[in-house]
Amino acid sequence: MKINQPAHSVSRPILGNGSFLLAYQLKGKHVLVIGGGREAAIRTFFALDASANVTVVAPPENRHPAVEQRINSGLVRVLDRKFQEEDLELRWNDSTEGHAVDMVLCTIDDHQESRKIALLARAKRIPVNCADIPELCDFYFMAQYRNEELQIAVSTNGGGPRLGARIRNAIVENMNPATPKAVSAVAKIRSGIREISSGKSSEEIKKRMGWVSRFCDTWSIEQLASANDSDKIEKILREFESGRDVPSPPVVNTKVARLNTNLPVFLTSYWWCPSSMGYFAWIQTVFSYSYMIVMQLIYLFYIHFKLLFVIKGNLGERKNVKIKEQEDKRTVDTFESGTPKKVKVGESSKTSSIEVGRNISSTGTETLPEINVDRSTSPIKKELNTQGTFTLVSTNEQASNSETINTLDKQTSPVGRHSKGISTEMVDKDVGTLPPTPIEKSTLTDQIAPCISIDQSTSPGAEQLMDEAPIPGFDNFLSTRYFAQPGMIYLVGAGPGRPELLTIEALMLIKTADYVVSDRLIPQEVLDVIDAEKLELSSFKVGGASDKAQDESNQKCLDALKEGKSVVRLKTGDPFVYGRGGEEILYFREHGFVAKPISASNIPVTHRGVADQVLILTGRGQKGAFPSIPEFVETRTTIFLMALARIQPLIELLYVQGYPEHLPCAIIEKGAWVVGQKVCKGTLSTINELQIAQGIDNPAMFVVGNAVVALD
Ligand SMILES: C[C@@]1(CC(=O)O)C2=NC(=C\c3[nH]c(c(CCC(=O)O)c3CC(=O)O)Cc3[nH]c(c(CC(=O)O)c3CCC(=O)O)/C=C3\N/C(=C\2)[C@@H](CCC(=O)O)[C@]3(C)CC(=O)O)/[C@H]1CCC(=O)O
Ligand SMILES: NC(=O)c1ccc[n+]([C@@H]2O[C@H](COP(=O)([O-])OP(=O)(O)OC[C@H]3O[C@@H](n4cnc5c(N)ncnc54)[C@H](O)[C@@H]3O)[C@@H](O)[C@H]2O)c1
Repeated sequence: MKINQPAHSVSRPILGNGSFLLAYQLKGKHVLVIGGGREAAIRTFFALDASANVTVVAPPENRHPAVEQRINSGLVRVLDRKFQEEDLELRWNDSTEGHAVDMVLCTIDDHQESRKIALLARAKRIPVNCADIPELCDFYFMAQYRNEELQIAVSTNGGGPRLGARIRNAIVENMNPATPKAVSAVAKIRSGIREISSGKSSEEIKKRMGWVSRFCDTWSIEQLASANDSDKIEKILREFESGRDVPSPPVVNTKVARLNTNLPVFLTSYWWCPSSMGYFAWIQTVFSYSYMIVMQLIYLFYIHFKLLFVIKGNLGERKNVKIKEQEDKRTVDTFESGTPKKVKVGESSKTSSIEVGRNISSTGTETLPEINVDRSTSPIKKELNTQGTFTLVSTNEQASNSETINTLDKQTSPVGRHSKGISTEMVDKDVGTLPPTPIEKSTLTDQIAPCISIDQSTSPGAEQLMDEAPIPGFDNFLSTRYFAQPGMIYLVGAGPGRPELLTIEALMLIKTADYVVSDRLIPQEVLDVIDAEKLELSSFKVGGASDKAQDESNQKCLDALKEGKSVVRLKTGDPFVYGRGGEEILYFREHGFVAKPISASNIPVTHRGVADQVLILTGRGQKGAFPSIPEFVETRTTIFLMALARIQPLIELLYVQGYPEHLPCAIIEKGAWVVGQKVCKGTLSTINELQIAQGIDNPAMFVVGNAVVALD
């Protein structure tokens, strides 16, 4: 998206009705928070985070635990009662010297009273925010993020605060993680420069402003972050002091250094930092640059050839693509978009269904020999009572130019039953296995639908359901985001052991990976889903030999990764529950590969040597009772479900049972989702503040124990 024109541009349009966004300085000022609920907890935190003096006015009943905690730890002053008009005259420290009320934050659940408070504050010209009356607010809160000196805030101007929070999350998730450190480094350098050159003459101001601007513009975020170290800051300040220009940026972590680093400047930079970077280090860095450039070129060639191949495939020039005909298929044909295609079905009396690529709107009837292809909808599996020739017409210009048409033999068609599935595998003799193309995706439907279909013997009518309509939303799952990527290893849990209980992601990865390593703990029914030629079974894990078997399967996976294959390590149950998933992540990480767990959790709750047991409790028993809290066991991972609402009282109860304050723990919002999941990690003594600061919300689970940090 285009960034707005600068505000000083004459042609910049004035929109009006916006908020006047400020970074308001509250240090030492006196803030009156009225109310003691969740909103009061949030606003009190923000005020304290800005170093304000806070007085809370709220009856003691049902105050939010976070408000209670601030009161108990003496961070805020409290008046244990309802608001009274004279509270607006309160001074901090009750002395005439102390600040009068500088700001009112009203967060009560009594709308009438709230309105009254807002009007009283306004009459006294004290800026006021009323959580329930936007029109009486002098200022709104924003969805916020803070890390070191960096603060990010998003306003929707009252339009949709929840969406504002999502936008904030998206910004933070997409931000370079080195950004907060970069901001801190710049802050230190800037303040150092202002100490060295404190003059107010316009030349001096211009000189230091220009220097700082060039520094911010020419160093990458990682390079700036790497300067966040007192020795390096000292060195940079000396450059300024001695009248030299901004030094050329250092090379950070040569393996991941980005190409936006100014290479020519670096090559001539030896003069600048001989003491910190010896001659050999300099030579080494130059070499690693050359290596990087060569690798980039090789990669570009590789992409170029792959692209050529895919384009050829999609344009229907499939000369070098061999389509294997499976025994279940009668005819395999290609259909050019825009050109009506005559297809013969019913050559044998058994042939009775037609399947066209992925997407079709079934406007045709069984007797009308015309079907419109529309790739924006879902795959067709159309039953035909008729026999003979009929015409297919593409109505979607954006559709890819070819579709694979399969006519299926109903008697042998596996659709709607357990089966190994049919597969149309495209093999290129010259180039090797094809990357997933749109055409392959359509055939994936063939492979996957049979595996997840419902057993007819227990669900009458299931076959009909599968044949007539696609599974609602199922096409979304057939998205390329689940395709196994080269050089990646996926630790896939096979679940309880029946193929229909595999997750869709597990199935997609098994189907698209180049190589699958499994063991004999996986039931044969599940192994049958894997294409035999890419399946490797490691030795049986029996008593005493399990470590050997583990080493063997690790080695096999590693060898395949080194060959650039996409690898699935298929395991029973869940890889993070007694599945050594955590150990494997560390093993592959050590060897320079990323292992992605396909697990219900993102914490290896039974990581060997750290946790040998896991306990799951409710955070809220019947009528809101706490569960009976188990005693502390160093090697246990304890999980409380739905525990966020009363996290602090729960932590207090854990202390009583001997849980140490420094014990790692995490709060996982939307533990059962992947999209929108937030994970906040800390220790028992810090987690409550952290979760409030990071805006963690219900539903959330609370995970306690050393396993939380096993992979950090
Ligand atoms: C940024 C954030 C700061 C904070 O509160 O900390 C914030 N609201 C947040 C969340 C949130 N608020 C509400 C929901 C429930 C869902 C929903 O209703 O949408 C959620 C979502 C949730 O809780 O997840 C309900 C709600 N909000 C307002 C009213 C009154 C009304 O509109 O009449 C009602 C009751 C509506 C009713 O009665 O139906 C009004 C305001 N809320 C604002 C700020 C200001 C506008 C800021 C902007 O538009 O950008 C403004 C105008 C005044 C102010 O509060 O300063 C915080 C971000 C969360 C984060 O950071 O994670
Ligand atoms: N702006 C927002 O983003 C937002 C978000 C959620 C809710 N709200 C609104 O904010 C208000 C507060 O929400 P909450 O979740 O904190 O509510 P809550 O019910 O948890 O807390 C209300 C608090 O106000 C106290 N209170 C009631 N009357 C009082 C008085 N006269 N003097 C002092 N204290 C008094 C109660 O004792 C309680 O501690 C509600 O009106 C709600 O509609 C606003």
